[in-house]
Amino acid sequence: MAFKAIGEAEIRRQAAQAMIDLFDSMYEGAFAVDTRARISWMNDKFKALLGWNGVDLVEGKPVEDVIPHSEMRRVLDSGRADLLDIIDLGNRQLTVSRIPLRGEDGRLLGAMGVILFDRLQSLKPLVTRFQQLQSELEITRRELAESRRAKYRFGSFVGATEAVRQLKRHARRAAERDAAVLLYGETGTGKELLAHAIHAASPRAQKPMVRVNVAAIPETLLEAELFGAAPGAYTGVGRHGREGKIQLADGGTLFLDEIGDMPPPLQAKLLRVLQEQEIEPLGANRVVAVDVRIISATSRDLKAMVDKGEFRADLYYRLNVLPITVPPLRERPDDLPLLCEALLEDMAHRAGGAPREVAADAFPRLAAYDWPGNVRELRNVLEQAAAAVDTDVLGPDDFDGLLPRPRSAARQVSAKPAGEIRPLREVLAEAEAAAIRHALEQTNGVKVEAARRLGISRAQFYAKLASHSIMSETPDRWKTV
Ligand SMILES: Nc1ncnc2c1ncn2[C@@H]1O[C@H](COP(=O)(O)OP(=O)(O)OP(=O)(O)O)[C@@H](O)[C@H]1O
Repeated sequence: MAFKAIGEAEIRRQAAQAMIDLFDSMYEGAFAVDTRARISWMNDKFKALLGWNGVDLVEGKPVEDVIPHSEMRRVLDSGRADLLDIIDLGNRQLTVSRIPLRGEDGRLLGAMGVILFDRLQSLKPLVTRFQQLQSELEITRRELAESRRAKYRFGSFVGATEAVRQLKRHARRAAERDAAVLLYGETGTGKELLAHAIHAASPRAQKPMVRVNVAAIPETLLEAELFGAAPGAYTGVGRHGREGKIQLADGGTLFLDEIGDMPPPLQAKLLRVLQEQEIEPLGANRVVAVDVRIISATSRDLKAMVDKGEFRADLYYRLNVLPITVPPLRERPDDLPLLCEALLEDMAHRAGGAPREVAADAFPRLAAYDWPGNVRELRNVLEQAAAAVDTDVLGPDDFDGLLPRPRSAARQVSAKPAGEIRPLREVLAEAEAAAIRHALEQTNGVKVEAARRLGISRAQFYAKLASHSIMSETPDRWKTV
Protein backbone atom coordinates (compact mmCIF):
# COMPACT_ATOMS: atom_id res chain seq x y z
CA MET A 1 0.00 0.00 0.00
CA ALA A 2 2.65 2.41 1.15
CA PHE A 3 4.66 1.52 -1.92
CA LYS A 4 1.73 2.40 -4.15
CA ALA A 5 1.31 5.64 -2.32
CA ILE A 6 4.76 6.94 -3.25
CA GLY A 7 3.77 7.23 -6.90
CA GLU A 8 5.17 5.93 -10.16
CA ALA A 9 7.93 8.52 -10.60
CA GLU A 10 9.44 7.67 -7.25
CA ILE A 11 9.22 3.91 -7.91
CA ARG A 12 11.07 4.40 -11.17
CA ARG A 13 13.75 6.45 -9.44
CA GLN A 14 14.22 3.79 -6.77
CA ALA A 15 14.28 0.99 -9.34
CA ALA A 16 16.89 2.85 -11.35
CA GLN A 17 19.00 3.34 -8.23
CA ALA A 18 18.64 -0.36 -7.36
CA MET A 19 19.81 -1.29 -10.85
CA ILE A 20 22.79 1.05 -10.59
CA ASP A 21 23.73 -0.44 -7.19
CA LEU A 22 23.41 -3.95 -8.60
CA PHE A 23 25.51 -3.01 -11.60
CA ASP A 24 28.07 -1.40 -9.29
CA SER A 25 28.42 -4.53 -7.22
CA MET A 26 28.63 -6.79 -10.25
CA TYR A 27 30.73 -5.09 -12.78
CA GLU A 28 34.38 -5.87 -13.19
CA GLY A 29 35.28 -3.20 -15.63
CA ALA A 30 33.72 -0.28 -17.41
CA PHE A 31 34.50 2.33 -19.98
CA ALA A 32 32.77 4.97 -22.04
CA VAL A 33 33.24 6.28 -25.57
CA ASP A 34 32.19 9.53 -27.21
CA THR A 35 30.09 9.73 -30.37
CA ARG A 36 33.21 9.27 -32.50
CA ALA A 37 33.98 6.00 -30.67
CA ARG A 38 37.02 7.43 -28.89
CA ILE A 39 37.58 6.29 -25.31
CA SER A 40 36.54 9.04 -22.92
CA TRP A 41 36.91 7.07 -19.68
CA MET A 42 38.00 3.63 -18.47
CA ASN A 43 38.28 2.27 -14.93
CA ASP A 44 41.58 0.87 -13.67
CA LYS A 45 40.29 -2.67 -13.29
CA PHE A 46 39.49 -2.88 -16.99
CA LYS A 47 42.84 -1.35 -17.92
CA ALA A 48 44.49 -4.10 -15.87
CA LEU A 49 42.30 -6.72 -17.53
CA LEU A 50 43.45 -5.47 -20.92
CA GLY A 51 47.07 -5.52 -19.79
CA TRP A 52 47.40 -1.81 -20.53
CA ASN A 53 50.92 -0.59 -19.78
CA GLY A 54 49.81 2.21 -17.49
CA VAL A 55 52.08 4.70 -19.27
CA ASP A 56 50.13 5.62 -22.40
CA LEU A 57 46.77 7.26 -22.07
CA VAL A 58 43.85 5.21 -23.29
CA GLU A 59 41.62 8.26 -23.26
CA GLY A 60 41.21 9.77 -26.72
CA LYS A 61 42.20 6.62 -28.58
CA PRO A 62 39.81 4.96 -31.06
CA VAL A 63 38.12 2.15 -29.16
CA GLU A 64 39.36 -0.57 -31.55
CA ASP A 65 42.99 0.43 -30.81
CA VAL A 66 42.44 -0.46 -27.18
CA ILE A 67 39.85 -3.27 -27.41
CA PRO A 68 40.42 -5.19 -30.66
CA HIS A 69 37.24 -5.92 -32.64
CA SER A 70 35.16 -3.80 -30.29
CA GLU A 71 31.48 -3.56 -31.25
CA MET A 72 30.95 -0.13 -29.66
CA ARG A 73 30.91 1.65 -33.00
CA ARG A 74 27.94 -0.47 -34.07
CA VAL A 75 26.06 0.42 -30.87
CA LEU A 76 26.71 4.10 -31.62
CA ASP A 77 25.52 3.66 -35.20
CA SER A 78 22.34 1.80 -34.29
CA GLY A 79 21.62 3.60 -31.02
CA ARG A 80 20.55 0.24 -29.58
CA ALA A 81 21.93 -1.51 -26.49
CA ASP A 82 23.43 -5.01 -26.36
CA LEU A 83 22.27 -6.24 -23.01
CA LEU A 84 24.39 -9.36 -22.93
CA ASP A 85 27.18 -10.52 -25.17
CA ILE A 86 30.21 -12.74 -24.74
CA ILE A 87 33.54 -11.59 -26.08
CA ASP A 88 36.93 -13.23 -26.40
CA LEU A 89 39.82 -11.34 -24.89
CA GLY A 90 43.06 -13.20 -25.41
CA ASN A 91 42.14 -16.68 -24.26
CA ARG A 92 39.47 -15.48 -21.84
CA GLN A 93 35.80 -14.98 -22.35
CA LEU A 94 34.04 -12.02 -20.80
CA THR A 95 30.39 -11.10 -20.44
CA VAL A 96 29.69 -7.57 -21.58
CA SER A 97 26.85 -5.07 -21.91
CA ARG A 98 26.92 -2.09 -24.25
CA ILE A 99 24.55 0.76 -23.60
CA PRO A 100 24.10 3.98 -25.58
CA LEU A 101 24.18 7.11 -23.43
CA ARG A 102 21.73 9.90 -24.20
CA GLY A 103 21.26 13.42 -22.88
CA GLU A 104 17.96 14.64 -21.47
CA ASP A 105 16.90 15.77 -24.93
CA GLY A 106 17.45 12.23 -26.21
CA ARG A 107 20.58 13.20 -28.18
CA LEU A 108 23.27 10.52 -28.31
CA LEU A 109 26.27 11.46 -26.18
CA GLY A 110 28.27 8.28 -26.49
CA ALA A 111 28.08 4.75 -25.16
CA MET A 112 29.15 2.76 -22.15
CA GLY A 113 30.65 -0.71 -22.07
CA VAL A 114 30.45 -2.78 -18.91
CA ILE A 115 32.28 -6.01 -18.20
CA LEU A 116 29.88 -7.84 -15.94
CA PHE A 117 31.87 -10.92 -15.09
CA ASP A 118 35.38 -11.92 -15.87
CA ARG A 119 34.84 -15.28 -14.24
CA LEU A 120 31.77 -16.64 -15.86
CA GLN A 121 30.76 -19.05 -13.08
CA SER A 122 27.42 -17.40 -12.45
CA LEU A 123 26.56 -17.75 -16.11
CA LYS A 124 27.71 -21.33 -16.37
CA PRO A 125 24.71 -22.81 -18.26
CA LEU A 126 24.79 -20.00 -20.80
CA VAL A 127 28.54 -20.20 -21.25
CA THR A 128 28.52 -23.99 -21.59
CA ARG A 129 25.94 -23.69 -24.32
CA PHE A 130 27.97 -20.94 -25.97
CA GLN A 131 31.15 -23.00 -25.92
CA GLN A 132 29.28 -25.98 -27.32
CA LEU A 133 27.92 -23.87 -30.16
CA GLN A 134 31.36 -22.43 -30.78
CA SER A 135 32.95 -25.84 -31.12
CA GLU A 136 30.13 -26.95 -33.43
CA LEU A 137 30.75 -23.83 -35.49
CA GLU A 138 34.44 -24.65 -35.66
CA ILE A 139 33.71 -28.18 -36.93
CA THR A 140 31.28 -26.83 -39.53
CA ARG A 141 33.85 -24.26 -40.65
CA ARG A 142 36.44 -26.98 -41.10
CA GLU A 143 34.00 -29.11 -43.08
CA LEU A 144 33.12 -26.14 -45.23
CA ALA A 145 36.79 -25.41 -45.89
CA GLU A 146 37.26 -29.06 -46.82
CA SER A 147 34.32 -28.99 -49.22
CA ARG A 148 35.73 -25.84 -50.76
CA ARG A 149 38.97 -27.61 -51.62
CA ALA A 150 39.10 -28.68 -55.24
CA LYS A 151 36.92 -31.67 -56.01
CA TYR A 152 38.66 -32.75 -59.18
CA ARG A 153 42.15 -33.20 -60.53
CA PHE A 154 43.36 -33.44 -64.13
CA GLY A 155 43.01 -37.21 -63.92
CA SER A 156 39.25 -36.72 -63.42
CA PHE A 157 38.98 -35.17 -66.87
CA VAL A 158 38.53 -38.29 -68.97
CA GLY A 159 39.70 -38.37 -72.56
CA ALA A 160 42.70 -39.53 -74.57
CA THR A 161 42.18 -37.87 -77.95
CA GLU A 162 44.74 -35.36 -79.13
CA ALA A 163 42.25 -32.54 -78.49
CA VAL A 164 41.99 -33.53 -74.82
CA ARG A 165 45.72 -34.08 -74.40
CA GLN A 166 46.37 -30.61 -75.76
CA LEU A 167 43.66 -29.13 -73.55
CA LYS A 168 45.21 -30.69 -70.45
CA ARG A 169 48.67 -29.48 -71.46
CA HIS A 170 47.37 -25.90 -71.68
CA ALA A 171 45.47 -26.20 -68.42
CA ARG A 172 48.49 -27.62 -66.57
CA ARG A 173 50.61 -24.74 -67.78
CA ALA A 174 47.92 -22.29 -66.68
CA ALA A 175 47.88 -23.87 -63.22
CA GLU A 176 51.52 -22.95 -62.71
CA ARG A 177 50.86 -19.29 -63.41
CA ASP A 178 48.77 -16.93 -61.31
CA ALA A 179 47.06 -15.10 -64.17
CA ALA A 180 43.33 -15.08 -64.91
CA VAL A 181 42.02 -18.03 -66.92
CA LEU A 182 38.99 -17.90 -69.20
CA LEU A 183 37.46 -21.26 -70.10
CA TYR A 184 35.37 -21.35 -73.26
CA GLY A 185 33.11 -24.24 -74.09
CA GLU A 186 29.57 -25.41 -74.57
CA THR A 187 27.51 -26.45 -71.59
CA GLY A 188 28.51 -29.77 -70.01
CA THR A 189 31.96 -29.94 -71.59
CA GLY A 190 33.70 -30.03 -68.22
CA LYS A 191 34.67 -26.39 -67.69
CA GLU A 192 33.94 -26.51 -63.98
CA LEU A 193 35.81 -29.78 -63.64
CA LEU A 194 38.83 -28.18 -65.32
CA ALA A 195 38.61 -25.08 -63.12
CA HIS A 196 38.81 -27.33 -60.04
CA ALA A 197 41.73 -29.22 -61.54
CA ILE A 198 43.63 -26.01 -62.33
CA HIS A 199 43.10 -24.78 -58.78
CA ALA A 200 44.18 -28.14 -57.31
CA ALA A 201 47.40 -28.06 -59.32
CA SER A 202 48.15 -24.41 -58.51
CA PRO A 203 50.15 -23.01 -55.58
CA ARG A 204 46.79 -21.89 -54.13
CA ALA A 205 45.58 -25.49 -53.77
CA GLN A 206 45.53 -25.38 -49.95
CA LYS A 207 43.25 -22.34 -49.95
CA PRO A 208 39.57 -22.30 -50.86
CA MET A 209 38.11 -22.56 -54.34
CA VAL A 210 34.79 -20.72 -54.36
CA ARG A 211 32.31 -20.93 -57.21
CA VAL A 212 29.69 -18.39 -58.18
CA ASN A 213 27.28 -19.20 -60.98
CA VAL A 214 26.57 -15.69 -62.25
CA ALA A 215 23.59 -16.82 -64.35
CA ALA A 216 21.88 -18.60 -61.46
CA ILE A 217 21.72 -15.68 -59.02
CA PRO A 218 19.14 -12.89 -59.42
CA GLU A 219 20.80 -9.61 -60.35
CA THR A 220 19.52 -7.92 -57.17
CA LEU A 221 21.32 -10.45 -54.94
CA LEU A 222 24.47 -10.90 -56.97
CA GLU A 223 26.32 -7.87 -55.64
CA ALA A 224 25.99 -8.95 -51.99
CA GLU A 225 26.77 -12.54 -52.95
CA LEU A 226 30.02 -11.49 -54.58
CA PHE A 227 31.16 -8.48 -52.60
CA GLY A 228 29.46 -8.99 -49.23
CA ALA A 229 27.40 -6.47 -47.29
CA ALA A 230 28.01 -4.22 -44.29
CA PRO A 231 25.82 -4.64 -41.18
CA GLY A 232 22.41 -3.11 -41.87
CA ALA A 233 23.07 -2.70 -45.62
CA TYR A 234 19.69 -4.33 -46.17
CA THR A 235 17.19 -6.33 -44.15
CA GLY A 236 18.47 -9.76 -43.36
CA VAL A 237 22.13 -8.83 -43.01
CA GLY A 238 23.17 -9.82 -39.49
CA ARG A 239 25.00 -7.50 -37.16
CA HIS A 240 28.33 -8.81 -38.34
CA GLY A 241 27.44 -8.13 -41.95
CA ARG A 242 27.81 -10.75 -44.61
CA GLU A 243 31.01 -11.95 -46.20
CA GLY A 244 30.96 -12.07 -49.98
CA LYS A 245 32.21 -15.00 -52.02
CA ILE A 246 35.24 -12.99 -53.18
CA GLN A 247 36.35 -12.57 -49.60
CA LEU A 248 35.67 -16.24 -48.87
CA ALA A 249 38.04 -17.10 -51.71
CA ASP A 250 40.81 -14.92 -50.22
CA GLY A 251 44.18 -16.54 -50.84
CA GLY A 252 42.55 -19.05 -53.19
CA THR A 253 40.60 -19.13 -56.44
CA LEU A 254 37.28 -17.58 -57.40
CA PHE A 255 35.49 -19.48 -60.16
CA LEU A 256 32.98 -17.30 -62.00
CA ASP A 257 30.74 -19.54 -64.06
CA GLU A 258 28.75 -17.96 -66.93
CA ILE A 259 30.71 -14.72 -66.68
CA GLY A 260 28.93 -13.43 -69.82
CA ASP A 261 25.80 -12.95 -67.68
CA MET A 262 27.51 -10.47 -65.34
CA PRO A 263 25.40 -7.25 -65.23
CA PRO A 264 27.32 -4.12 -66.40
CA PRO A 265 27.43 -2.30 -63.00
CA LEU A 266 29.01 -5.37 -61.42
CA GLN A 267 31.44 -5.72 -64.31
CA ALA A 268 32.90 -2.37 -63.19
CA LYS A 269 33.18 -3.57 -59.57
CA LEU A 270 34.79 -6.83 -60.68
CA LEU A 271 37.31 -4.92 -62.76
CA ARG A 272 38.39 -3.16 -59.59
CA VAL A 273 39.01 -6.52 -57.91
CA LEU A 274 41.30 -7.48 -60.78
CA GLN A 275 43.06 -4.13 -60.95
CA GLU A 276 43.37 -3.19 -57.29
CA GLN A 277 42.83 -6.50 -55.51
CA GLU A 278 40.27 -4.91 -53.23
CA ILE A 279 36.50 -4.97 -52.75
CA GLU A 280 33.92 -2.63 -51.32
CA PRO A 281 31.13 -4.51 -49.52
CA LEU A 282 27.60 -3.28 -50.16
CA GLY A 283 26.72 -0.35 -47.88
CA ALA A 284 30.23 -0.08 -46.44
CA ASN A 285 32.34 3.00 -46.82
CA ARG A 286 35.54 1.08 -46.76
CA VAL A 287 37.51 -1.23 -48.96
CA VAL A 288 38.84 -4.65 -48.03
CA ALA A 289 42.03 -6.04 -49.54
CA VAL A 290 41.66 -9.47 -51.14
CA ASP A 291 44.02 -11.79 -52.93
CA VAL A 292 42.15 -14.00 -55.38
CA ARG A 293 42.94 -15.70 -58.65
CA ILE A 294 40.03 -15.60 -61.04
CA ILE A 295 39.04 -18.45 -63.31
CA SER A 296 35.95 -17.66 -65.34
CA ALA A 297 33.95 -19.72 -67.77
CA THR A 298 31.51 -18.95 -70.51
CA SER A 299 29.50 -20.72 -73.16
CA ARG A 300 28.91 -17.41 -74.95
CA ASP A 301 31.09 -15.58 -77.44
CA LEU A 302 32.48 -12.93 -75.10
CA LYS A 303 34.46 -11.17 -77.81
CA ALA A 304 31.28 -10.71 -79.85
CA MET A 305 29.59 -9.35 -76.72
CA VAL A 306 32.44 -6.85 -76.34
CA ASP A 307 32.03 -5.78 -79.97
CA LYS A 308 28.31 -5.27 -79.41
CA GLY A 309 28.98 -3.24 -76.25
CA GLU A 310 27.39 -5.86 -73.97
CA PHE A 311 30.56 -6.70 -72.08
CA ARG A 312 33.27 -4.27 -70.92
CA ALA A 313 36.34 -4.53 -73.11
CA ASP A 314 38.74 -3.69 -70.24
CA LEU A 315 37.27 -6.47 -68.10
CA TYR A 316 37.36 -8.91 -71.02
CA TYR A 317 41.10 -8.35 -71.52
CA ARG A 318 41.76 -8.78 -67.81
CA LEU A 319 39.83 -12.06 -67.69
CA ASN A 320 41.10 -13.45 -70.97
CA VAL A 321 44.80 -13.59 -70.08
CA LEU A 322 44.99 -17.37 -70.47
CA PRO A 323 42.12 -18.48 -72.73
CA ILE A 324 41.41 -22.21 -72.89
CA THR A 325 38.82 -23.78 -75.19
CA VAL A 326 37.17 -27.03 -74.16
CA PRO A 327 36.07 -29.00 -77.26
CA PRO A 328 32.51 -30.30 -77.51
CA LEU A 329 31.94 -34.02 -77.28
CA ARG A 330 30.83 -34.38 -80.93
CA GLU A 331 34.31 -33.24 -82.00
CA ARG A 332 35.98 -36.08 -80.12
CA PRO A 333 33.80 -39.16 -80.61
CA ASP A 334 36.86 -41.36 -80.02
CA ASP A 335 36.65 -40.40 -76.36
CA LEU A 336 33.21 -41.98 -76.06
CA PRO A 337 34.39 -45.47 -74.97
CA LEU A 338 36.63 -44.10 -72.21
CA LEU A 339 34.01 -41.61 -71.08
CA CYS A 340 31.24 -44.22 -71.00
CA GLU A 341 33.45 -46.54 -68.99
CA ALA A 342 34.37 -43.82 -66.48
CA LEU A 343 30.81 -42.53 -66.14
CA LEU A 344 29.31 -46.01 -65.73
CA GLU A 345 31.97 -46.86 -63.12
CA ASP A 346 31.18 -43.69 -61.24
CA MET A 347 27.44 -44.45 -61.32
CA ALA A 348 28.05 -47.98 -60.05
CA HIS A 349 30.29 -46.62 -57.32
CA ARG A 350 27.55 -44.27 -56.15
CA ALA A 351 24.66 -46.69 -56.47
CA GLY A 352 26.53 -49.88 -55.51
CA GLY A 353 26.81 -52.92 -57.74
CA ALA A 354 28.97 -53.81 -60.72
CA PRO A 355 29.48 -51.23 -63.49
CA ARG A 356 27.60 -51.70 -66.75
CA GLU A 357 29.37 -51.70 -70.11
CA VAL A 358 28.51 -50.24 -73.49
CA ALA A 359 28.74 -52.76 -76.34
CA ALA A 360 31.22 -51.95 -79.10
CA ASP A 361 28.49 -51.81 -81.74
CA ALA A 362 26.62 -49.15 -79.76
CA PHE A 363 29.39 -46.58 -80.18
CA PRO A 364 28.65 -45.70 -83.81
CA ARG A 365 25.13 -44.93 -82.61
CA LEU A 366 26.42 -42.66 -79.83
CA ALA A 367 28.98 -41.05 -82.13
CA ALA A 368 26.28 -40.17 -84.66
CA TYR A 369 24.49 -37.96 -82.16
CA ASP A 370 25.33 -34.25 -81.71
CA TRP A 371 25.42 -34.16 -77.87
CA PRO A 372 24.41 -30.51 -77.38
CA GLY A 373 24.57 -31.11 -73.61
CA ASN A 374 27.96 -32.80 -73.99
CA VAL A 375 29.31 -35.03 -71.19
CA ARG A 376 26.52 -34.05 -68.81
CA GLU A 377 23.99 -35.25 -71.38
CA LEU A 378 25.98 -38.43 -72.01
CA ARG A 379 25.85 -39.19 -68.31
CA ASN A 380 22.08 -38.66 -68.23
CA VAL A 381 21.54 -40.86 -71.26
CA LEU A 382 23.68 -43.64 -69.77
CA GLU A 383 21.83 -43.35 -66.49
CA GLN A 384 18.48 -43.65 -68.24
CA ALA A 385 19.60 -46.53 -70.43
CA ALA A 386 21.03 -48.39 -67.45
CA ALA A 387 17.84 -47.85 -65.47
CA ALA A 388 15.71 -49.20 -68.30
CA VAL A 389 17.49 -52.52 -68.91
CA ASP A 390 18.79 -55.30 -66.67
CA THR A 391 21.61 -56.57 -68.86
CA ASP A 392 25.25 -55.89 -67.99
CA VAL A 393 26.05 -54.67 -71.48
CA LEU A 394 24.13 -51.81 -73.09
CA GLY A 395 23.57 -52.47 -76.78
CA PRO A 396 22.69 -50.03 -79.59
CA ASP A 397 18.96 -50.67 -79.21
CA ASP A 398 19.06 -49.74 -75.55
CA PHE A 399 19.55 -46.15 -76.65
CA ASP A 400 16.41 -46.13 -78.79
CA GLY A 401 14.05 -43.48 -77.58
CA LEU A 402 16.85 -41.76 -75.65
CA LEU A 403 18.68 -40.44 -78.69
CA PRO A 404 17.13 -39.05 -81.84
CA ARG A 405 17.93 -40.86 -85.08
CA PRO A 406 21.46 -40.11 -86.41
CA ARG A 407 21.80 -36.40 -86.97
CA SER A 408 22.44 -36.31 -90.70
CA ALA A 409 22.96 -38.46 -93.68
CA ALA A 410 26.56 -37.28 -93.90
CA ARG A 411 27.99 -40.02 -91.73
CA GLN A 412 25.99 -42.68 -93.47
CA VAL A 413 27.11 -41.40 -96.84
CA SER A 414 30.74 -41.64 -95.84
CA ALA A 415 30.15 -45.28 -94.97
CA LYS A 416 28.46 -45.86 -98.29
CA PRO A 417 30.64 -47.91 -100.64
CA ALA A 418 31.56 -46.13 -103.85
CA GLY A 419 32.68 -47.28 -107.31
CA GLU A 420 32.43 -50.79 -108.69
CA ILE A 421 30.56 -53.55 -106.90
CA ARG A 422 32.99 -55.95 -105.22
CA PRO A 423 32.48 -59.17 -103.29
CA LEU A 424 31.05 -58.43 -99.84
CA ARG A 425 33.74 -60.57 -98.17
CA GLU A 426 36.45 -58.31 -99.64
CA VAL A 427 34.68 -55.07 -98.60
CA LEU A 428 34.14 -56.33 -95.05
CA ALA A 429 37.74 -57.49 -94.71
CA GLU A 430 38.98 -54.07 -95.84
CA ALA A 431 36.67 -52.30 -93.40
CA GLU A 432 37.87 -54.57 -90.59
CA ALA A 433 41.55 -53.97 -91.36
CA ALA A 434 40.92 -50.20 -91.52
CA ALA A 435 39.13 -50.29 -88.15
CA ILE A 436 42.06 -52.17 -86.58
CA ARG A 437 44.65 -49.77 -87.98
CA HIS A 438 42.58 -46.84 -86.74
CA ALA A 439 42.31 -48.41 -83.29
CA LEU A 440 46.08 -48.96 -83.14
CA GLU A 441 46.72 -45.37 -84.16
CA GLN A 442 44.31 -44.00 -81.59
CA THR A 443 45.79 -46.10 -78.80
CA ASN A 444 49.39 -45.49 -79.81
CA GLY A 445 49.79 -49.16 -80.61
CA VAL A 446 48.61 -50.40 -77.20
CA LYS A 447 46.93 -53.63 -78.38
CA VAL A 448 45.09 -54.49 -75.18
CA GLU A 449 43.45 -51.10 -75.31
CA ALA A 450 42.79 -51.32 -79.05
CA ALA A 451 41.10 -54.72 -78.56
CA ARG A 452 39.05 -53.40 -75.67
CA ARG A 453 37.86 -50.38 -77.61
CA LEU A 454 37.00 -52.50 -80.62
CA GLY A 455 34.97 -54.66 -78.30
CA ILE A 456 36.77 -57.95 -79.05
CA SER A 457 38.97 -60.24 -76.98
CA ARG A 458 42.77 -60.07 -77.13
CA ALA A 459 42.93 -63.49 -78.76
CA GLN A 460 40.49 -62.38 -81.47
CA PHE A 461 42.48 -59.20 -81.96
CA TYR A 462 45.80 -61.06 -82.45
CA ALA A 463 44.14 -63.47 -84.85
CA LYS A 464 42.82 -60.57 -86.93
CA LEU A 465 46.23 -58.82 -86.87
CA ALA A 466 47.76 -61.98 -88.26
CA SER A 467 45.08 -62.57 -90.87
CA HIS A 468 45.41 -59.00 -92.21
CA SER A 469 49.25 -59.12 -91.88
CA ILE A 470 49.09 -55.78 -90.11
CA MET A 471 52.20 -56.36 -87.96
CA SER A 472 54.38 -56.94 -91.00
CA GLU A 473 53.20 -53.74 -92.74
CA THR A 474 55.63 -51.40 -91.06
CA PRO A 475 58.17 -53.16 -88.84
CA ASP A 476 58.25 -51.71 -85.31
CA ARG A 477 55.33 -49.48 -86.06
CA TRP A 478 53.16 -51.04 -83.40
CA LYS A 479 54.49 -51.69 -79.94
CA THR A 480 54.09 -55.21 -78.63
CA VAL A 481 52.22 -54.09 -75.57
N1 LIG B 1 36.08 -35.01 -69.66
C1 LIG B 1 35.28 -35.35 -68.66
N2 LIG B 1 35.53 -36.45 -67.93
C2 LIG B 1 34.71 -36.85 -66.93
N3 LIG B 1 33.59 -36.19 -66.57
C3 LIG B 1 33.29 -35.08 -67.25
C4 LIG B 1 34.12 -34.60 -68.32
N4 LIG B 1 33.57 -33.48 -68.80
C5 LIG B 1 32.46 -33.27 -68.08
N5 LIG B 1 32.28 -34.23 -67.15
C6 LIG B 1 31.17 -34.35 -66.19
O1 LIG B 1 30.03 -33.77 -66.82
C7 LIG B 1 29.30 -32.95 -65.92
C8 LIG B 1 29.29 -31.52 -66.41
O2 LIG B 1 30.60 -30.97 -66.29
P1 LIG B 1 30.88 -29.48 -65.85
O3 LIG B 1 29.84 -29.02 -64.86
O4 LIG B 1 32.30 -29.34 -65.46
O5 LIG B 1 30.61 -28.75 -67.24
P2 LIG B 1 30.53 -27.19 -67.57
O6 LIG B 1 31.19 -27.00 -68.89
O7 LIG B 1 31.06 -26.39 -66.43
O8 LIG B 1 28.97 -27.01 -67.73
P3 LIG B 1 28.10 -25.65 -67.61
O9 LIG B 1 28.64 -24.69 -68.61
O10 LIG B 1 26.72 -26.11 -67.94
O11 LIG B 1 28.25 -25.18 -66.20
C9 LIG B 1 29.95 -33.14 -64.57
O12 LIG B 1 29.30 -34.19 -63.91
C10 LIG B 1 31.38 -33.55 -64.92
O13 LIG B 1 31.95 -34.29 -63.91
